[in-house]
Amino acid sequence: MNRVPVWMSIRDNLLDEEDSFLDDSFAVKNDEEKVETILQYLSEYETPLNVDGELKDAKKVSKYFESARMNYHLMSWQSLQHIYTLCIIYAQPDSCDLARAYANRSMALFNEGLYEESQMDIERALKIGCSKNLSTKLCARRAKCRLAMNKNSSPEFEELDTNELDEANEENKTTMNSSVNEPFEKVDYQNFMPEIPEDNCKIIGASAAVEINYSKKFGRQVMATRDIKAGETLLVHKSYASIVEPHLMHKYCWHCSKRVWAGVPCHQCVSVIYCNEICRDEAWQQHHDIECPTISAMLMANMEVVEMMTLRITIKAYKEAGTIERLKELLNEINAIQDPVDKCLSGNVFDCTKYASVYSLWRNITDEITHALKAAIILYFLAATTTIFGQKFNSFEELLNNNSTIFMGGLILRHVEISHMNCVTMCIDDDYGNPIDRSGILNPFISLFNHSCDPMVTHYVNGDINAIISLQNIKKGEQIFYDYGSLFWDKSTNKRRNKLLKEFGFLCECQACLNHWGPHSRLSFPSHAINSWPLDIENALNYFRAKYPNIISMGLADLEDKPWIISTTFDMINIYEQSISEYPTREMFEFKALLHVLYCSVRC
Ligand SMILES: C[S@@+](CC[C@H](N)C(=O)[O-])C[C@H]1O[C@@H](n2cnc3c(N)ncnc32)[C@H](O)[C@@H]1O
Repeated sequence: MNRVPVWMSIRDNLLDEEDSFLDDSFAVKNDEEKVETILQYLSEYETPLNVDGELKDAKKVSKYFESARMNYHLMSWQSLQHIYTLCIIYAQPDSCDLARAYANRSMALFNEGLYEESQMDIERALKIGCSKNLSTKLCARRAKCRLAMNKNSSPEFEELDTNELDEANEENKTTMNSSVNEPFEKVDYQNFMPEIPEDNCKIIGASAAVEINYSKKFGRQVMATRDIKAGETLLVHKSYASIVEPHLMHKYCWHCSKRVWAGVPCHQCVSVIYCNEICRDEAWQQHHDIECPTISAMLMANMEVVEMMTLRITIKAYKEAGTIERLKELLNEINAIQDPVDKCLSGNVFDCTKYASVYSLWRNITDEITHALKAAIILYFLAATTTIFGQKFNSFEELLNNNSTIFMGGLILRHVEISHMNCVTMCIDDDYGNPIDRSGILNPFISLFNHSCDPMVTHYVNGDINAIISLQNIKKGEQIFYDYGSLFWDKSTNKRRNKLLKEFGFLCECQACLNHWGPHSRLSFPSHAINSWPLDIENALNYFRAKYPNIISMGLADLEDKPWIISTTFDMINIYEQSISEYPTREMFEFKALLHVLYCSVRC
């Protein structure tokens, strides 16, 4: 299948175009003018884009049921679960097909040991309504799920709901006591999510140990208001937006980005899936009511995570304001604020869920033409599939003759550039244990940290919740640096600086770059090994050394060991740092590299 995003082929034509739409004046145009210029090109040279996304489709449902039936004995339970999920996604709401698909998926989930999820699907099928025969089977399966889940605490078959047993037929009753699989152990990544830190009355979700201020050299920056110890939690907060990669949209929740086993579909589109009805309703209320047809069209055009993030920011901004006129007023209010820190506050507080925290984020201006083209295309998809401009638009030309669309086009361009600068990619492991992109997330507070190739904090994400944790002791009044994916122990200074310049458009002035730290220099760092550790640390170290012979294998440590390794490493850093007078040292670099590997290998 051709996966080239639509903007890419249009850009090639645009750059080949001899009538120069892109003369020297392009760079000095404002956002609205840039998008207008691109729209002019599109209206002259390109045909309107297809906006018909995929719809619910009973024929597809039949096809998937048939394929499951034909290959039933050849397919794993997981593959069957996936194929019934497709039936669920394409079935009409409340239809017999939907009830049947939930019922069938409950069987696959049951056999995978996912009893809670199996029960959820059984309830959904029963609520829609099934034949007497199927209901009977489902009630029996539900009783078995309960038995499997309560096996340890109440193994007695008699303790099950007698009504359910009555409903089950004789055959089912006899199989009720037969052995069931052990429940499938889902990894609880919540174990790695630290406690919410003490309240910071200016920054929601942050520890009072941090504040935002401004310097000429770095712009806004995050500072320590007191001494911070290694391992302290500086932030636990939701993302403003979290966007699942297109190829995982049927496996990860479109609202909270968590792995989904018994997902529920959108009532309208076939693009996304949710953990449950709560996530679906919240998403609908917060953004999906508008974005639903636009996302479907964008997927057909192979648009990617940054572009969908752009759409999400635009829709959330619009919904927060209520109307386009009110959104203009809101932006005028923000633009009138001179102080760069006050600019991002809402009612005197930094609140990552509010648009004010996003609007003035740093923009990536490394490729203005592509960004303006993306903005024009996203504007087109939005205007052609929704009525937020009062009507649906069918051509690029119509967009040019409307003040509201041009205003939104300019704002969308800002959001494209904000997304390119601030959207952080989260990974998961594929079936072979290799990291693949799962989603892009935007957390405006995290975006205020400046970069260092020797970062002082690490970022852990579970679903759409972010935690920022200090990797070292930080002194009161010091600036706290995060990493934008460029670490001194991985690459030479030149390579790091070039990467950051190319991706984000700035020349890195972090301590590691200014002092030319790189893999070649790390061995020359002084060493101050501590000869004896407190007994509990010594014991933990002996256990780790025996079980995991090197740093890489510790990164891949068993999940139950990881929290322990992490907390022991933080304890060691805190003891170690009291005994050294210079920075960096070889041990400090090794501690940080280990923590980095450990947190990066907790995939969620
Ligand atoms: C995501 S923003 C960080 C917050 C920003 N300082 C602000 O005022 O919103 C990234 C921008 O901060 C500046 N910056 C971040 N880290 C830097 C570094 N190590 N060296 C120089 N500039 C840096 C660059 O201008 C970069 O484009």
